Amino acid sequence: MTLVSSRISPVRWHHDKVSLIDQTRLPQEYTVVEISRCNDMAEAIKSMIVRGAPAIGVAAAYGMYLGAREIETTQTNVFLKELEKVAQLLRETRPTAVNLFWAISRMLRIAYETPGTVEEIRAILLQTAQDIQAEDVQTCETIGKNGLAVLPTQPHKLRILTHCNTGALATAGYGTALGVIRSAWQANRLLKVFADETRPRLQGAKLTAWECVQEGIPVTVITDSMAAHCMKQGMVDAVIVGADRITANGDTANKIGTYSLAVVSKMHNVPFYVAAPLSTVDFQLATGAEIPIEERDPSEIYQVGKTIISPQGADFYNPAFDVTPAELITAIITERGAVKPSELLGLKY
Ligand SMILES: CSC[C@H]1O[C@H](OP(=O)(O)O)[C@H](O)[C@@H]1O
Repeated sequence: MTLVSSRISPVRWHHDKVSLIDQTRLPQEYTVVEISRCNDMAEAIKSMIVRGAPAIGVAAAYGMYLGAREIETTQTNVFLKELEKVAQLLRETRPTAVNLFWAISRMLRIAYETPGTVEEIRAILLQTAQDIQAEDVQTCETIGKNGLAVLPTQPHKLRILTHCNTGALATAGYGTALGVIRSAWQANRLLKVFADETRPRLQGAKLTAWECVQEGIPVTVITDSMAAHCMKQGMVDAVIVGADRITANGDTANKIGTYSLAVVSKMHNVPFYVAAPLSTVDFQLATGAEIPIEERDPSEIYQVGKTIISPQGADFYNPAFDVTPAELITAIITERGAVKPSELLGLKY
């Protein structure tokens, strides 16, 4: 099945329930999971059926509405107290991507600020989740334009390396870093994409490669350990990655392996860009040292498909993210422009 992958959305409100593309089954199978209860949405975020910082923000927003729908009361104060429990359930799914917390806070705020009956609050919550989703698509398309404007001008057709998946599957549509790559492709400014496979969950090999192939964008999958060699050989003109949480000084938490990519980019004078919406910036944290880093199940390391690749008796360490210090980042590309990390505070609302 060929899709215009830039137009897909991993999360869709459809016939009174949420349809999620099951990203754990791509690229072999394109299957959709239907979610109508908040608990199931929380599980879908935890198990990475839906993943990607902006996408889990959108999923959590709909999760808040699904939870609101399950609260059986007409008393506003009781409703709001129960809604706080829904929010906590969703907050406990994954700790690093601040978009999740940003979306939950926005949904809670609108619930408290909406006068009227419980039914009227429920209606505004659904509308707010839909607004968050629609805004994110627009934001990603703007990030794509802003990124294209700052990419190196030479060579005219660039070879861009990216890490993990930051495309339509990781957002409400179009993508952040992969959105910039899409914009370069559409502007005839891209020769090829190098996609890091991104162990252990292989979002690059599975999801970025799938999005690129669907759209006819030339993509070469490499193992994470090959990136340094490719840059040393002069095969890469720019590196662009996404983010899960950026702090006020520009330090950036992103998929594990991003930090080493930034170090190697610096070593080889390859510009290193982060592309993210402002909903990924946590202005309340001063530096990346404060970012909670998710540790995931060790089986993600020792099990590849059905194959166990390590002996019993070994220990495993599985941090899902690492933090790239601001000084290794050439520019942070947002919907409000591309800035040096030191200028990020100037974008605070
Ligand atoms: C559009 S940024 C997506 C961001 O989220 C990914 O993490 P995960 O796949 O674990 O949700 C990765 O860090 C990407 O850069």
